[in-house]
Amino acid sequence: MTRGSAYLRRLLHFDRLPKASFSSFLRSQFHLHLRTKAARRRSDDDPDDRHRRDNAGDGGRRGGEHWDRSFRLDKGRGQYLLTNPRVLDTIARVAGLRPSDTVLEIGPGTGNLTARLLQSARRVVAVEIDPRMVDSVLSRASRLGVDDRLTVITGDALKTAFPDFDICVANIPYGISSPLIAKLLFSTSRPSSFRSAVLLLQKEFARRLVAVPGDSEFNRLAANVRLMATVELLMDVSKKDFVPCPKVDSTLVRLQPRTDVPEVDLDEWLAFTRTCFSRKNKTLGAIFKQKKRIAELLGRSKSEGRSTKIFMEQKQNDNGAEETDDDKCDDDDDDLLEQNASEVSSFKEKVVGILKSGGFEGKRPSKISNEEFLHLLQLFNQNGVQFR
Ligand SMILES: C[S@@+](CC[C@H](N)C(=O)[O-])C[C@H]1O[C@@H](n2cnc3c(N)ncnc32)[C@H](O)[C@@H]1O
Repeated sequence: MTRGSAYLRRLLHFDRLPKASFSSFLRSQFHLHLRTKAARRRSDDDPDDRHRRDNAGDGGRRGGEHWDRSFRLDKGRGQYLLTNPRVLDTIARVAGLRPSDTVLEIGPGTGNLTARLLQSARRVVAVEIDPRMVDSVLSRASRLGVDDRLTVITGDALKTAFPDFDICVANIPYGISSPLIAKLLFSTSRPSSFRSAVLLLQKEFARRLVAVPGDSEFNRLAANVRLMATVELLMDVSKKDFVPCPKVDSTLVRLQPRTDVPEVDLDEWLAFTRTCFSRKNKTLGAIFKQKKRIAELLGRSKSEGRSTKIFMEQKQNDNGAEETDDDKCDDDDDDLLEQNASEVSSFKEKVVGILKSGGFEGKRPSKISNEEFLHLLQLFNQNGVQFR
Protein backbone atom coordinates (compact mmCIF):
# COMPACT_ATOMS: atom_id res chain seq x y z
CA MET A 1 0.00 0.00 0.00
CA THR A 2 1.43 3.39 -0.97
CA ARG A 3 1.85 6.26 1.52
CA GLY A 4 -0.99 8.11 -0.25
CA SER A 5 -3.49 5.30 0.09
CA ALA A 6 -2.41 4.69 3.71
CA TYR A 7 -3.17 8.33 4.41
CA LEU A 8 -6.53 8.05 2.60
CA ARG A 9 -7.30 4.97 4.65
CA ARG A 10 -6.63 6.86 7.87
CA LEU A 11 -8.63 9.83 6.66
CA LEU A 12 -11.68 7.71 5.91
CA HIS A 13 -11.34 5.87 9.25
CA PHE A 14 -10.55 2.58 7.56
CA ASP A 15 -7.27 2.21 9.42
CA ARG A 16 -8.83 -0.10 12.02
CA LEU A 17 -10.32 -2.39 9.38
CA PRO A 18 -8.42 -5.06 7.41
CA LYS A 19 -6.65 -3.73 4.33
CA ALA A 20 -8.82 -5.97 2.13
CA SER A 21 -12.01 -4.12 3.24
CA PHE A 22 -10.49 -0.81 2.26
CA SER A 23 -9.49 -2.13 -1.17
CA SER A 24 -12.96 -3.47 -1.80
CA PHE A 25 -14.43 -0.10 -0.69
CA LEU A 26 -12.24 1.69 -3.23
CA ARG A 27 -13.23 -0.81 -5.94
CA SER A 28 -16.94 -0.31 -5.23
CA GLN A 29 -16.56 3.50 -5.38
CA PHE A 30 -14.75 3.21 -8.69
CA HIS A 31 -17.49 1.02 -10.18
CA LEU A 32 -20.14 3.38 -8.91
CA HIS A 33 -18.32 6.23 -10.65
CA LEU A 34 -18.20 4.25 -13.93
CA ARG A 35 -21.89 3.37 -13.71
CA THR A 36 -22.88 7.00 -13.10
CA LYS A 37 -20.77 8.14 -16.03
CA ALA A 38 -22.32 5.53 -18.34
CA ALA A 39 -25.82 6.48 -17.21
CA ARG A 40 -25.08 10.13 -17.92
CA ARG A 41 -23.82 9.28 -21.39
CA ARG A 42 -26.93 7.16 -22.08
CA SER A 43 -29.14 10.01 -20.98
CA ASP A 44 -27.31 12.44 -23.29
CA ASP A 45 -28.01 10.14 -26.23
CA ASP A 46 -31.59 9.44 -25.29
CA PRO A 47 -33.92 11.49 -27.54
CA ASP A 48 -36.66 11.59 -24.90
CA ASP A 49 -34.27 12.90 -22.33
CA ARG A 50 -32.97 15.34 -24.85
CA HIS A 51 -36.49 16.46 -25.61
CA ARG A 52 -37.19 16.93 -21.90
CA ARG A 53 -34.13 19.11 -21.65
CA ASP A 54 -35.03 20.98 -24.81
CA ASN A 55 -38.35 21.80 -23.24
CA ALA A 56 -36.79 23.25 -20.15
CA GLY A 57 -37.55 26.69 -21.52
CA ASP A 58 -41.29 26.27 -21.72
CA GLY A 59 -42.52 25.45 -18.30
CA GLY A 60 -40.72 23.57 -15.56
CA ARG A 61 -37.36 25.16 -16.13
CA ARG A 62 -35.61 22.76 -13.79
CA GLY A 63 -31.96 21.98 -14.36
CA GLY A 64 -29.73 23.45 -17.07
CA GLU A 65 -30.44 23.92 -20.75
CA HIS A 66 -28.12 21.37 -22.23
CA TRP A 67 -26.49 21.30 -25.58
CA ASP A 68 -27.50 18.01 -27.26
CA ARG A 69 -24.26 17.83 -29.27
CA SER A 70 -26.15 16.98 -32.43
CA PHE A 71 -23.67 19.13 -34.37
CA ARG A 72 -20.40 20.86 -33.69
CA LEU A 73 -20.66 24.40 -32.34
CA ASP A 74 -18.75 26.96 -34.37
CA LYS A 75 -16.85 29.31 -32.04
CA GLY A 76 -15.85 31.41 -35.04
CA ARG A 77 -19.52 32.33 -35.34
CA GLY A 78 -19.79 33.09 -31.65
CA GLN A 79 -21.81 29.94 -30.96
CA TYR A 80 -21.68 30.07 -27.19
CA LEU A 81 -25.06 28.87 -25.96
CA LEU A 82 -26.48 30.38 -22.82
CA THR A 83 -27.55 27.38 -20.77
CA ASN A 84 -28.27 28.66 -17.26
CA PRO A 85 -32.09 28.64 -17.00
CA ARG A 86 -32.10 31.23 -14.22
CA VAL A 87 -30.16 33.68 -16.35
CA LEU A 88 -32.36 32.97 -19.38
CA ASP A 89 -35.50 33.52 -17.30
CA THR A 90 -34.10 36.76 -15.90
CA ILE A 91 -33.25 38.10 -19.35
CA ALA A 92 -36.77 37.39 -20.58
CA ARG A 93 -38.19 39.02 -17.45
CA VAL A 94 -36.10 42.19 -17.34
CA ALA A 95 -36.57 42.76 -21.08
CA GLY A 96 -40.05 44.06 -20.19
CA LEU A 97 -41.96 42.24 -22.90
CA ARG A 98 -45.61 42.99 -23.55
CA PRO A 99 -48.12 40.42 -24.84
CA SER A 100 -48.56 42.46 -28.02
CA ASP A 101 -44.82 42.70 -28.76
CA THR A 102 -42.95 41.57 -31.84
CA VAL A 103 -39.45 40.69 -30.67
CA LEU A 104 -36.39 40.78 -32.89
CA GLU A 105 -33.84 38.18 -31.81
CA ILE A 106 -30.39 38.07 -33.36
CA GLY A 107 -28.78 34.63 -33.33
CA PRO A 108 -31.43 32.42 -31.69
CA GLY A 109 -29.10 29.40 -31.80
CA THR A 110 -30.95 26.34 -30.54
CA GLY A 111 -33.68 28.52 -29.06
CA ASN A 112 -32.87 28.65 -25.34
CA LEU A 113 -33.86 32.31 -25.18
CA THR A 114 -36.38 32.13 -28.04
CA ALA A 115 -38.54 29.65 -26.14
CA ARG A 116 -38.81 32.09 -23.25
CA LEU A 117 -39.44 35.13 -25.45
CA LEU A 118 -42.31 33.27 -27.09
CA GLN A 119 -43.90 32.77 -23.68
CA SER A 120 -44.31 36.52 -23.15
CA ALA A 121 -44.52 38.11 -26.59
CA ARG A 122 -46.93 37.86 -29.50
CA ARG A 123 -44.27 36.83 -31.97
CA VAL A 124 -40.54 36.50 -32.43
CA VAL A 125 -38.67 37.25 -35.64
CA ALA A 126 -35.17 35.84 -35.45
CA VAL A 127 -32.18 36.27 -37.76
CA GLU A 128 -29.75 33.35 -37.72
CA ILE A 129 -26.76 32.84 -39.97
CA ASP A 130 -26.27 29.10 -39.46
CA PRO A 131 -28.84 26.88 -41.23
CA ARG A 132 -28.22 24.10 -38.66
CA MET A 133 -29.30 26.48 -35.91
CA VAL A 134 -32.29 27.55 -37.98
CA ASP A 135 -33.47 23.91 -38.20
CA SER A 136 -32.79 23.44 -34.51
CA VAL A 137 -34.78 26.44 -33.29
CA LEU A 138 -37.64 25.79 -35.73
CA SER A 139 -38.02 22.17 -34.67
CA ARG A 140 -37.87 23.18 -31.03
CA ALA A 141 -40.63 25.76 -31.59
CA SER A 142 -42.69 23.15 -33.38
CA ARG A 143 -42.27 20.68 -30.50
CA LEU A 144 -43.43 23.43 -28.15
CA GLY A 145 -46.40 24.17 -30.41
CA VAL A 146 -45.38 27.83 -30.90
CA ASP A 147 -43.94 27.64 -34.41
CA ASP A 148 -46.82 29.71 -35.81
CA ARG A 149 -45.48 32.67 -33.78
CA LEU A 150 -41.85 32.30 -34.79
CA THR A 151 -40.27 33.48 -38.04
CA VAL A 152 -36.62 32.71 -38.63
CA ILE A 153 -34.74 34.56 -41.35
CA THR A 154 -31.65 32.67 -42.47
CA GLY A 155 -28.91 35.23 -43.02
CA ASP A 156 -26.33 37.61 -41.66
CA ALA A 157 -27.95 40.07 -39.25
CA LEU A 158 -25.65 42.81 -40.52
CA LYS A 159 -26.86 42.37 -44.09
CA THR A 160 -30.50 41.47 -43.52
CA ALA A 161 -33.20 44.12 -43.51
CA PHE A 162 -34.89 44.01 -40.13
CA PRO A 163 -38.68 43.89 -40.04
CA ASP A 164 -40.60 46.29 -37.78
CA PHE A 165 -40.19 45.21 -34.17
CA ASP A 166 -41.04 46.53 -30.73
CA ILE A 167 -38.04 45.27 -28.86
CA CYS A 168 -34.82 43.47 -29.63
CA VAL A 169 -33.67 40.83 -27.14
CA ALA A 170 -30.59 38.80 -27.93
CA ASN A 171 -27.51 36.96 -26.81
CA ILE A 172 -25.52 38.06 -29.80
CA PRO A 173 -22.21 36.83 -31.23
CA TYR A 174 -19.81 39.31 -29.65
CA GLY A 175 -17.85 39.74 -32.88
CA ILE A 176 -20.68 41.81 -34.37
CA SER A 177 -21.46 43.97 -31.31
CA SER A 178 -20.31 47.34 -32.70
CA PRO A 179 -21.82 47.13 -36.19
CA LEU A 180 -25.02 45.57 -34.88
CA ILE A 181 -25.58 48.35 -32.34
CA ALA A 182 -24.79 50.88 -35.05
CA LYS A 183 -27.30 49.22 -37.34
CA LEU A 184 -29.99 49.22 -34.66
CA LEU A 185 -29.44 52.84 -33.68
CA PHE A 186 -28.35 54.51 -36.89
CA SER A 187 -30.20 52.77 -39.66
CA THR A 188 -33.71 52.30 -38.32
CA SER A 189 -36.41 54.86 -38.98
CA ARG A 190 -36.30 58.06 -36.99
CA PRO A 191 -37.60 58.56 -34.42
CA SER A 192 -36.75 54.90 -33.71
CA SER A 193 -39.78 52.73 -33.91
CA PHE A 194 -38.57 50.24 -31.30
CA ARG A 195 -38.77 50.59 -27.52
CA SER A 196 -35.45 49.11 -26.50
CA ALA A 197 -32.73 46.62 -27.26
CA VAL A 198 -31.71 44.25 -24.45
CA LEU A 199 -28.41 42.69 -25.48
CA LEU A 200 -25.94 40.38 -23.84
CA LEU A 201 -22.50 41.81 -24.58
CA GLN A 202 -18.93 41.14 -23.59
CA LYS A 203 -18.44 42.68 -20.15
CA GLU A 204 -15.55 44.98 -21.11
CA PHE A 205 -17.40 46.13 -24.23
CA ALA A 206 -20.47 46.95 -22.12
CA ARG A 207 -18.32 49.04 -19.75
CA ARG A 208 -16.95 50.98 -22.71
CA LEU A 209 -20.47 51.62 -23.98
CA VAL A 210 -21.40 53.45 -20.78
CA ALA A 211 -18.13 55.39 -20.52
CA VAL A 212 -18.61 59.15 -20.21
CA PRO A 213 -16.36 62.01 -21.36
CA GLY A 214 -13.33 62.15 -19.07
CA ASP A 215 -13.31 58.37 -18.43
CA SER A 216 -10.19 56.68 -19.70
CA GLU A 217 -12.48 54.33 -21.66
CA PHE A 218 -14.50 57.05 -23.40
CA ASN A 219 -14.39 56.36 -27.12
CA ARG A 220 -16.11 57.03 -30.40
CA LEU A 221 -18.65 54.22 -30.01
CA ALA A 222 -19.75 55.58 -26.62
CA ALA A 223 -20.11 59.09 -28.08
CA ASN A 224 -22.13 57.81 -31.04
CA VAL A 225 -24.37 55.61 -28.92
CA ARG A 226 -24.98 58.43 -26.41
CA LEU A 227 -26.23 60.60 -29.25
CA MET A 228 -28.94 58.09 -30.10
CA ALA A 229 -29.77 56.18 -26.93
CA THR A 230 -29.50 55.86 -23.18
CA VAL A 231 -27.52 52.86 -22.01
CA GLU A 232 -28.10 50.90 -18.82
CA LEU A 233 -26.12 47.96 -17.44
CA LEU A 234 -28.65 45.40 -16.18
CA MET A 235 -26.62 42.47 -14.82
CA ASP A 236 -23.36 40.60 -15.20
CA VAL A 237 -23.42 37.02 -16.48
CA SER A 238 -20.63 34.58 -15.76
CA LYS A 239 -18.81 32.78 -18.54
CA LYS A 240 -19.71 29.57 -16.68
CA ASP A 241 -23.33 30.03 -17.78
CA PHE A 242 -22.41 29.25 -21.41
CA VAL A 243 -21.63 26.10 -23.38
CA PRO A 244 -18.85 25.98 -24.40
CA CYS A 245 -17.33 28.19 -21.71
CA PRO A 246 -16.00 31.37 -23.39
CA LYS A 247 -12.92 33.26 -22.19
CA VAL A 248 -14.87 36.36 -21.19
CA ASP A 249 -17.72 37.29 -18.86
CA SER A 250 -20.78 39.11 -20.14
CA THR A 251 -23.10 41.94 -19.18
CA LEU A 252 -26.74 42.43 -20.07
CA VAL A 253 -27.34 45.94 -21.39
CA ARG A 254 -30.45 47.91 -22.23
CA LEU A 255 -30.28 50.51 -25.01
CA GLN A 256 -33.25 52.84 -25.17
CA PRO A 257 -33.53 55.05 -28.25
CA ARG A 258 -33.69 58.70 -27.27
CA THR A 259 -36.76 60.64 -28.24
CA ASP A 260 -34.77 63.90 -28.24
CA VAL A 261 -32.03 63.10 -30.77
CA PRO A 262 -30.45 66.40 -31.83
CA GLU A 263 -31.07 67.67 -35.35
CA VAL A 264 -27.92 66.55 -37.13
CA ASP A 265 -27.08 64.74 -40.35
CA LEU A 266 -26.14 61.34 -38.91
CA ASP A 267 -23.74 60.35 -41.69
CA GLU A 268 -21.96 63.68 -41.25
CA TRP A 269 -21.83 63.15 -37.46
CA LEU A 270 -20.41 59.64 -37.86
CA ALA A 271 -17.72 60.81 -40.26
CA PHE A 272 -16.92 63.74 -37.94
CA THR A 273 -16.52 61.58 -34.81
CA ARG A 274 -14.42 59.17 -36.87
CA THR A 275 -11.99 61.99 -37.56
CA CYS A 276 -12.07 63.32 -33.99
CA PHE A 277 -11.24 59.92 -32.50
CA SER A 278 -8.74 58.93 -35.15
CA ARG A 279 -5.64 59.39 -32.97
CA LYS A 280 -5.30 58.23 -29.42
CA ASN A 281 -4.61 60.84 -26.75
CA LYS A 282 -4.02 63.68 -29.20
CA THR A 283 -5.61 67.09 -29.00
CA LEU A 284 -8.06 68.14 -31.69
CA GLY A 285 -5.46 70.68 -32.82
CA ALA A 286 -2.93 67.91 -33.47
CA ILE A 287 -5.51 65.70 -35.18
CA PHE A 288 -6.81 68.37 -37.52
CA LYS A 289 -3.38 69.74 -38.40
CA GLN A 290 -2.26 66.45 -39.94
CA LYS A 291 -1.47 66.99 -43.60
CA LYS A 292 -3.33 63.88 -44.61
CA ARG A 293 -6.42 64.89 -42.63
CA ILE A 294 -6.42 68.40 -44.09
CA ALA A 295 -6.09 67.02 -47.63
CA GLU A 296 -8.97 64.60 -47.06
CA LEU A 297 -11.18 67.28 -45.58
CA LEU A 298 -10.40 69.68 -48.39
CA GLY A 299 -11.31 67.01 -50.94
CA ARG A 300 -14.60 66.27 -49.18
CA SER A 301 -15.49 69.87 -48.63
CA LYS A 302 -14.91 70.62 -52.32
CA SER A 303 -16.91 67.70 -53.71
CA GLU A 304 -20.37 68.30 -52.34
CA GLY A 305 -22.57 65.26 -51.83
CA ARG A 306 -19.69 62.84 -52.01
CA SER A 307 -20.65 59.93 -49.83
CA THR A 308 -18.49 57.80 -47.66
CA LYS A 309 -19.15 54.51 -46.03
CA ILE A 310 -21.26 54.89 -42.97
CA PHE A 311 -20.25 53.91 -39.47
CA MET A 312 -21.38 50.34 -39.47
CA GLU A 313 -19.62 49.56 -42.71
CA GLN A 314 -16.34 51.03 -41.67
CA LYS A 315 -13.48 48.84 -40.64
CA GLN A 316 -13.52 48.83 -36.90
CA ASN A 317 -12.60 46.55 -34.13
CA ASP A 318 -15.07 45.32 -31.58
CA ASN A 319 -13.88 47.74 -28.91
CA GLY A 320 -15.54 50.63 -30.60
CA ALA A 321 -12.07 52.06 -30.73
CA GLU A 322 -10.83 53.12 -34.10
CA GLU A 323 -7.95 55.23 -32.98
CA THR A 324 -4.69 54.57 -34.72
CA ASP A 325 -1.34 54.50 -33.00
CA ASP A 326 0.11 57.97 -32.83
CA ASP A 327 3.06 57.48 -35.09
CA LYS A 328 1.47 55.55 -37.91
CA CYS A 329 -0.58 58.29 -39.46
CA ASP A 330 1.88 60.47 -41.24
CA ASP A 331 3.17 57.72 -43.50
CA ASP A 332 2.64 58.43 -47.14
CA ASP A 333 1.09 61.82 -46.38
CA ASP A 334 2.96 63.44 -49.19
CA ASP A 335 1.71 60.91 -51.71
CA LEU A 336 -1.83 61.64 -50.67
CA LEU A 337 -1.49 65.35 -51.13
CA GLU A 338 -2.84 65.85 -54.57
CA GLN A 339 -4.19 69.31 -53.93
CA ASN A 340 -2.41 72.46 -54.73
CA ALA A 341 -0.07 73.36 -51.83
CA SER A 342 -1.32 76.88 -51.27
CA GLU A 343 -4.94 75.75 -51.34
CA VAL A 344 -4.14 73.12 -48.70
CA SER A 345 -2.30 75.61 -46.54
CA SER A 346 -5.10 78.19 -46.56
CA PHE A 347 -7.65 75.43 -45.87
CA LYS A 348 -5.52 74.34 -42.90
CA GLU A 349 -5.54 77.89 -41.56
CA LYS A 350 -9.29 77.93 -41.87
CA VAL A 351 -9.67 74.63 -39.98
CA VAL A 352 -7.32 75.73 -37.21
CA GLY A 353 -9.14 79.07 -37.03
CA ILE A 354 -12.45 77.25 -36.52
CA LEU A 355 -10.95 75.12 -33.75
CA LYS A 356 -9.54 78.21 -32.04
CA SER A 357 -12.76 80.19 -32.36
CA GLY A 358 -14.62 77.49 -30.42
CA GLY A 359 -11.80 76.95 -27.90
CA PHE A 360 -11.26 73.39 -29.13
CA GLU A 361 -7.66 73.42 -30.32
CA GLY A 362 -6.10 72.14 -27.09
CA LYS A 363 -8.96 69.79 -26.10
CA ARG A 364 -8.81 66.02 -26.25
CA PRO A 365 -11.80 64.18 -27.79
CA SER A 366 -11.95 61.77 -24.85
CA LYS A 367 -12.95 64.67 -22.61
CA ILE A 368 -15.50 66.34 -24.84
CA SER A 369 -19.27 66.05 -24.37
CA ASN A 370 -21.65 65.44 -27.27
CA GLU A 371 -23.02 68.95 -26.89
CA GLU A 372 -19.52 70.31 -27.49
CA PHE A 373 -18.96 67.95 -30.42
CA LEU A 374 -22.24 69.10 -31.96
CA HIS A 375 -21.21 72.71 -31.52
CA LEU A 376 -17.85 72.08 -33.20
CA LEU A 377 -19.46 70.20 -36.09
CA GLN A 378 -21.85 73.08 -36.57
CA LEU A 379 -18.93 75.54 -36.67
CA PHE A 380 -17.16 73.41 -39.28
CA ASN A 381 -20.25 72.98 -41.46
CA GLN A 382 -21.16 76.68 -41.26
CA ASN A 383 -17.68 77.45 -42.58
CA GLY A 384 -17.96 74.99 -45.44
CA VAL A 385 -15.94 72.13 -43.92
CA GLN A 386 -17.64 68.80 -44.63
CA PHE A 387 -16.76 65.39 -43.26
CA ARG A 388 -18.49 63.03 -45.67
C1 LIG B 1 -23.94 33.50 -28.66
S1 LIG B 1 -24.86 32.42 -29.71
C2 LIG B 1 -26.43 32.61 -28.95
C3 LIG B 1 -27.36 31.46 -29.15
C4 LIG B 1 -28.65 31.52 -28.35
N1 LIG B 1 -29.33 32.79 -28.53
C5 LIG B 1 -28.38 31.30 -26.87
O1 LIG B 1 -28.45 32.28 -26.13
O2 LIG B 1 -28.12 30.19 -26.47
C6 LIG B 1 -24.92 33.43 -31.16
C7 LIG B 1 -25.77 32.91 -32.31
O3 LIG B 1 -25.69 33.88 -33.36
C8 LIG B 1 -25.50 33.24 -34.61
N2 LIG B 1 -24.77 34.21 -35.47
C9 LIG B 1 -23.44 34.43 -35.57
N3 LIG B 1 -23.18 35.43 -36.41
C10 LIG B 1 -24.37 35.87 -36.87
C11 LIG B 1 -24.76 36.88 -37.80
N4 LIG B 1 -23.87 37.66 -38.40
N5 LIG B 1 -26.08 37.04 -38.05
C12 LIG B 1 -27.01 36.27 -37.44
N6 LIG B 1 -26.70 35.29 -36.56
C13 LIG B 1 -25.40 35.09 -36.28
C14 LIG B 1 -24.72 32.00 -34.27
O4 LIG B 1 -24.87 31.01 -35.27
C15 LIG B 1 -25.34 31.60 -32.92
O5 LIG B 1 -26.46 30.80 -33.12
